[in-house]
Amino acid sequence: MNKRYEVIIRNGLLVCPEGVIKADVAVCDEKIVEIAEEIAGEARETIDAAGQHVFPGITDGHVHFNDPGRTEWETIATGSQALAAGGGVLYFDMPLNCSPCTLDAKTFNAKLAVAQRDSLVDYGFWGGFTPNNLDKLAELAECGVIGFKAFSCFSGIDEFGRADDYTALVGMETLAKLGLPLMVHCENAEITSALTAKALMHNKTTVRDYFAARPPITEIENVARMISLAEETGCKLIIAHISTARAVALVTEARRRGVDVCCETIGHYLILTADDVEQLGTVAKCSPPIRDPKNQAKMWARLLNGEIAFVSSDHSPCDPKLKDGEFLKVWGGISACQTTLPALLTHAGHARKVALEDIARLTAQNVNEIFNIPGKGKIAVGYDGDFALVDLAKSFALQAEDLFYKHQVSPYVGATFQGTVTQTILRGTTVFKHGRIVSKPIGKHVRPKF
Ligand SMILES: NC(=O)N[C@H]1NC(=O)NC1=O
Ligand SMILES: [Zn+2]
Ligand SMILES: [Zn+2]
Repeated sequence: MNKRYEVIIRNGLLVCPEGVIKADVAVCDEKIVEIAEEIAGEARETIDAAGQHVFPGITDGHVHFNDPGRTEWETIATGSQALAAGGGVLYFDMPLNCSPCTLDAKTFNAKLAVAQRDSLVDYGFWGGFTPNNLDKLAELAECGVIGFKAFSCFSGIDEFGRADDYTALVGMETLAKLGLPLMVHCENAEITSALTAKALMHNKTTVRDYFAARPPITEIENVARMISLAEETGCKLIIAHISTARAVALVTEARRRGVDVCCETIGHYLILTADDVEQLGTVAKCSPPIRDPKNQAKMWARLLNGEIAFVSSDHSPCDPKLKDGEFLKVWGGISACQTTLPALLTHAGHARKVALEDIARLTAQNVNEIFNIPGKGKIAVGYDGDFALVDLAKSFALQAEDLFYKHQVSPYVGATFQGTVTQTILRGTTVFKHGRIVSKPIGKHVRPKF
């Protein structure tokens, strides 16, 4: 008798860790149960993926969905839909810019309740790491946070205090014992705040003035400092949204001598340049700022050399009114969680001939391995039935109305991408298909395995 499955995806090109294979894949009870050239048997739902690539659904390690409390900027409902439209099945939400910030069990549970109600796709949470909540790190670990997030410089949110060196040192000692990683936004606070104050005093508020107020050395210096503290304490360290090739080099050197450190970068540091930001305006303002093309070429070289562990979106939207004004003064943050996979398919796969399995590693597999998330991030038997179906032959020019964000703004509006996500499948259920959200929220909380 023929076997019966819940879902079979037939005839697709599966992007597996070992390479791309033409095969069928079957899902039962939310998990991949079989991968074979031709799966005999029937399914409740058969998906014909002929001509399409089947990627593992992507995991975005770094988003700010701002829910609860700043839902006029973004929400878990809209953010998770946008992620799904870009092939995403899982995200790790930052402990700011929601309000209250995620700084203890109570604020964690408030966010969890929203996600349980509204999240289309799966989710994990970052805990906050500030001078005021060092006594809550263990309680957040109990809640199941995937790691902790700290800022070396002003975070943009008054309630989320920056981690001074003392806080970083003693907090890292605690995290080393808890066995959870610390991600740090690395920009030297003293230099960025002094240069910013000086620029403001002289009314220098253009895009170039903003770049000058946050030069590469602020990142490089702070990455070196955080590596020293991690080396001393044994805390696992992840550098957030690394933007300079010199800082990546520091991470690589430290890892080679045995420090438990790695780095994340963001699509926009690989795709946009300082000149683009000048053209685009405040929609492309972020911190650290987007750098020059020479640095970007070196970033690509290091990415392709395996020195950057994963690529996230740092989706950090705001009310568009907050982008209206002088460059130096407006909100820093870019909306991007819907475009990470198409952007990498275009700029890595298409333009630089990066292997598709390497793109899958950078967007799905590595981040789940780093955070010890079981059963997520690759197409393999026993893993969740999470897929992004992609038509690599189909290009599209991003229109504002394609965006599922709360506010339909992005620096990529008008940009052309090579590779269209046609369908996103979360644990066997199609959540996005041909431009539409086709499921109610079914996201589940994921937590690291110890
Ligand atoms: N608070 C916040 O989201 N900040 C983010 N925005 C940005 O551009 N960089 C960040 O760290
Ligand atoms: Zn940051
Ligand atoms: Zn961020």
